[in-house]
Amino acid sequence: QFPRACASAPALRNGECCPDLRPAAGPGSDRCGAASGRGRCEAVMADSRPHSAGYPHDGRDDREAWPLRFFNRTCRCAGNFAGHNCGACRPGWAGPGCSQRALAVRRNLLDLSAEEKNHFVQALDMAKRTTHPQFVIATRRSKEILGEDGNTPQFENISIYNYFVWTHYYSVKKTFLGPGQESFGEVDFSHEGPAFLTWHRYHLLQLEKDMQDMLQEPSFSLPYWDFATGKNVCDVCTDDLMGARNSFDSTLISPNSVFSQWHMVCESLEDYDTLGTLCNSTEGGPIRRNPAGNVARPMVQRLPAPQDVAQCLEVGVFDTPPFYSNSTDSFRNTVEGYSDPTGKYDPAVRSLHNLAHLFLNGTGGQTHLSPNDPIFVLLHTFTDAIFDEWLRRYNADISTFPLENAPIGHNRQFNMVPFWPPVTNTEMFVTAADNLGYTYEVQWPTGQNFSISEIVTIAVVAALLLVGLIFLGISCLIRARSKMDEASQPLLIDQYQHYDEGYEKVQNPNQPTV
Ligand SMILES: O=C1C=c2cc(C(=O)O)[nH]c2=CC1=O
Repeated sequence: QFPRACASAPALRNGECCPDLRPAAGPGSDRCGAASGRGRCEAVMADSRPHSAGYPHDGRDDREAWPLRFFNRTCRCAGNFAGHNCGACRPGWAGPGCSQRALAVRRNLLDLSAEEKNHFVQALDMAKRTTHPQFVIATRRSKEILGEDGNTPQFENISIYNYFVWTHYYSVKKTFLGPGQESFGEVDFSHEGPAFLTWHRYHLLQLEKDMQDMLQEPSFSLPYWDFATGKNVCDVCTDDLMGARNSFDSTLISPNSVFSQWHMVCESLEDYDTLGTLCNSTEGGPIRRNPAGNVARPMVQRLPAPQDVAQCLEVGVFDTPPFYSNSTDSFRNTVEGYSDPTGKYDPAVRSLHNLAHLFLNGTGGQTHLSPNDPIFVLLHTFTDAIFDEWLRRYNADISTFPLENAPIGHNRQFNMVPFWPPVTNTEMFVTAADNLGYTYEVQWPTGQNFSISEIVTIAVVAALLLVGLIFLGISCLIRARSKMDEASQPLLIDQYQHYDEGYEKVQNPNQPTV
């Protein structure tokens, strides 16, 4: 959430997070890379438009008007420069002057070569074990951020992958209302509202950039899991990919996968919510996953089908009032999975993204914990690919992304919590290839897409029809032929008779016939 350089008592007291690009030049002499014209330290712009009435606790949560509870000045970078000290490039740009175009191609994980698959798995594992080079996480709310003595900032180092988990947790956590009071849970800065797609898009972009830097491989890209094949099996749950099922405990990952060794962060929700603390970097239990194993809820024992994706892409309006999980005819609520795939809201339905989460039936199905399972990355790249296709088809029509009165965190110009430097929903509402430096290699299903069983049925019916037509043709021919025969038989006799008669007549026309 915050750069390590800003997790200090003076920076927090001044409310200023404008780190030097070249600290060696002397403290404060190259803030935001100003010496090389890369950026300047400026006032933070934070959305102050009203949110919906669903959040009645204004003033009680650090995430309101993000990030003003912590900092009101930050780096504003010029041109294609970006990052907490303007030392990086905007997505889609590379090179020392950030003047070269860059494009990463996100591909289907199953289409990668064995070597590429292994590289991805190893890269995730490295991210799980590598301390984040720039960011640290707060372990206390802003009121207590300087510790009991008022001079000890309450931040911790965290690994690159666990940072990805923590940011998701922080966006969905409850609002602490005070000791002994129940925390308020009807709040979510990244789900059940218009920001769902933009928030998760930035979340992935951050991880991809962190992994590119970690690997020193600017073209590294996150693959996706096409969870809508209609096959109803986790086809990426194999030991060379996300890990097969453990044969001794069906809710665990096989010991042949590195992910069986992964331990979760942010497990102790009840403690954080009663004590008013935050998740820290301490790891706990293993990832749990039991795909299609929720016998109590048969509806979530299946995965979406290709037609579901085709149908949701027909919903042309981005979002609809009340801009929540009960919106109907909303593309966002449909792909998020609270509506049926045609866009009709139905409280009993779980589709697309939500259905894929719930199908995993374990860590990946619990919002506060789900990114601990690395399938989360793949599930969300596919969801983002659907969003990108929608942006392409409908010319990124943002007119129905509300400027105000959306659930808190979901107004169009709100800075997405808890990303740093501040980034609005609008900035992620753009086609990825032209604006964000990545693209997807996907063959989108059309409305006419059929499953294998449907293709077999259609082929059998077509074959029967053809055989029927051939029989009909043959019987018509036979009947026509026999009619011709019937008609020609008496004619011939007649003809002979007449011929004979005629012959006689011709021979002696005046002679009476005998
Ligand atoms: O991690 C998540 C888990 C989810 C469960 C549902 C649901 O519909 O019940 N939705 C989820 C979203 C997540 O992001």
